[in-house]
Amino acid sequence: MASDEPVTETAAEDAETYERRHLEQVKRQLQRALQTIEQRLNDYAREVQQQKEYLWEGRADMDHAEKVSTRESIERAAATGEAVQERQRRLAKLRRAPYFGRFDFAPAGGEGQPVYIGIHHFHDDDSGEDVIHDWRAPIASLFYDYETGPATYHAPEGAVEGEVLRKRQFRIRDGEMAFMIESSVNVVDEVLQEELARSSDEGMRNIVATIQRDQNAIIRDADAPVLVIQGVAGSGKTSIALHRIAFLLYHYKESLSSDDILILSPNRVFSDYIADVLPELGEEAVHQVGMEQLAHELLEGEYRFQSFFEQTTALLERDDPAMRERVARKSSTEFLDRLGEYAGYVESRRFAAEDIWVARRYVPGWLLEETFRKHRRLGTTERVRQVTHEIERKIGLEYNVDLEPGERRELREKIKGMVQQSTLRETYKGFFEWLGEPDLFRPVKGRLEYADVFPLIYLKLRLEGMNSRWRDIKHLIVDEMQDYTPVQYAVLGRLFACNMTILGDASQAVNPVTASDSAEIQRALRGAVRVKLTKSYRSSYEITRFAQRILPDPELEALERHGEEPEIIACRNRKAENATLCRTVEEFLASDHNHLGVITRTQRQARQVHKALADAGLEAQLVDEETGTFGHGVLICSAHLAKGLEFDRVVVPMASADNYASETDRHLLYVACTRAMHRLTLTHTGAVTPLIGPAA
Ligand SMILES: Nc1ncnc2c1ncn2[C@@H]1O[C@H](COP(=O)(O)OP(=O)(O)OP(=O)(O)O)[C@@H](O)[C@H]1O
Repeated sequence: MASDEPVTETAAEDAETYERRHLEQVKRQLQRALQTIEQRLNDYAREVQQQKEYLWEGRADMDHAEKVSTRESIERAAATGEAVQERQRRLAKLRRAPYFGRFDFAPAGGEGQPVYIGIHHFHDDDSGEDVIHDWRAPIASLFYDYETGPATYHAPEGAVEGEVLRKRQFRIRDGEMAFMIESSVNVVDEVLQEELARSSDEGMRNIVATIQRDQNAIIRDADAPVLVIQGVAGSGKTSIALHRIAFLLYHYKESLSSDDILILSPNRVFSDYIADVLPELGEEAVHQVGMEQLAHELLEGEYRFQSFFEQTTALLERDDPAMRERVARKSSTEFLDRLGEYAGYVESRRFAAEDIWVARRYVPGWLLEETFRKHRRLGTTERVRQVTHEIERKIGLEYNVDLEPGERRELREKIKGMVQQSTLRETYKGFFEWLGEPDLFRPVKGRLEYADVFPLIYLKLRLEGMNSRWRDIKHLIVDEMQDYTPVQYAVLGRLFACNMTILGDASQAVNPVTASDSAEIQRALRGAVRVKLTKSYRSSYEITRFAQRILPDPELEALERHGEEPEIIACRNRKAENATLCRTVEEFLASDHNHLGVITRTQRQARQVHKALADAGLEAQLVDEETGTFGHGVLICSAHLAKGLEFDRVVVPMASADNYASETDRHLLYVACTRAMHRLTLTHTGAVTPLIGPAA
């Protein structure tokens, strides 16, 4: 029978023997805590049941107050029961993997104490010890930030200085220790290498055990109001943003809940891909919304418009220089500046103020104008009502008279008559006339081009203000920041007066016509702080080097995790190329990899590839704008929709000179190749694309 005495490390035994004994002890402690919880849950269930019976049986004799009080006590017991259940879930998870790291820290002048770090905190009531520390606790930052030697962490009471005496890392699965590493270096490479070499999961996984120092600094930055993260492909931007949410929810637990956080997500398949990270970290999932949905809501469903996906597809598949020019113009900072000027111009002419008489009292035009200006955040009807109300109050104060209902009506009509009425659409159309370029506005059969949607919303915000269900959001996350225009950032800045984490990679703009870089975003959002991540984790060294031949970035650091060289397979004709693709799929199906991505330049090509595989009897999921799940197996998608995703193996078909030719294509090819973790294959007929530069 195992002893319940605390285990202590003896000089005679080796570290691993000690850690195995310690693990068994922690598992016993967790088991006891779980039994206590089970007991408490049974007690709560019994209490709720008894109260319900009491209420039911005694309802005829109870007065109203007594019934209310009994119901309240049932609700209280049920709520406490739910909180206890949540704790039970956390402890059960800990029992499978209690911790992943340990370090011994000696505060200045004190003795070294072991600190174990896990995904959740665990306090053992029997021994009164903090057995496991949450990875987000202030002391846990030592694990990520320091090797052995002098170290400091920031507790709520101030900086704590001392020394890290030893550091160990563990992999514990299903309660068993798979390995332990005694390490003196910062989150040792070996464990990271192991993590990265694994096959992909059903969705994005948490990285708590191997967060790197530069990543940790971003995750724990609780002060920056707007943090703009520019990071190379696979540098962990999305992972970091999600871990940062988990950190902020922990750090500000009294004032921030998951309901206060919103992720602006590029598409539905990406939303699904990242959906499990926060629940894995013990937090509730947060709201996610796409730009189009946000636009629909803000325009109250009054306008029909093209989607971003349709715009990108049209830019890639149609040869229409005029459309390209329209989209490019509306994506420039200069366009935002001119739109801002125009909004000021419309606002200044919106109200033709004049002196008036009401109830034989004089009201000067300047007062009406000033009051009207003050309420620019309200819609027109509400604004007129508010101005009428304030002027009436001022008349009361100045002349000591109360207006009769008829006089009030007359005042309102006069004020309303001063407002230059036109619809939002007319006002927006007027902008292009004001610019002297009416051809820049081209709705098709009443449907707006996507490039017009956010400029229109910007005008609405400036001229009428807006009510949004998201107005109470306290933290906004914007992923794939390069895909949004300065106008979109201006809209976000006005709509969300809250902290933001914005992340992306200018090299991955699948639509360079509309791309923004971190400097432009910093200009559009006041108080923004920029940080950079240059180390790439996703792909093997060989794949990362290969992607650098397509789009070099002198700052990028490829991680030394080696794998097979990417293959470029020349095929005689399309039929032979399809046969090669089918062979690759079959090879993948026989491997222990979980995800194969076949990534094409356009959506039309994705459909062609899907058909070729279907004709060969091979099953694959074709991803389009509506796809809401990231399933496993073979996924076929365009580079646009592959952004943010990753696959064990990627095939890029049609990598020929005529298919990948332009600068836009260069970015698409780069996105496609950087989705691969372990293997990459390109196939082509005719000459291979010249966008792949020479090997270094
Ligand atoms: N510190 C880390 N430890 C383990 N894995 C990591 C770490 N950092 C990143 N990764 C892994 O690298 C991969 C890329 O991460 P992520 O998708 O967050 O990067 P990204 O910068 O958003 O990529 P992209 O812009 O190319 O879509 C993921 O598999 C992630 O788990």
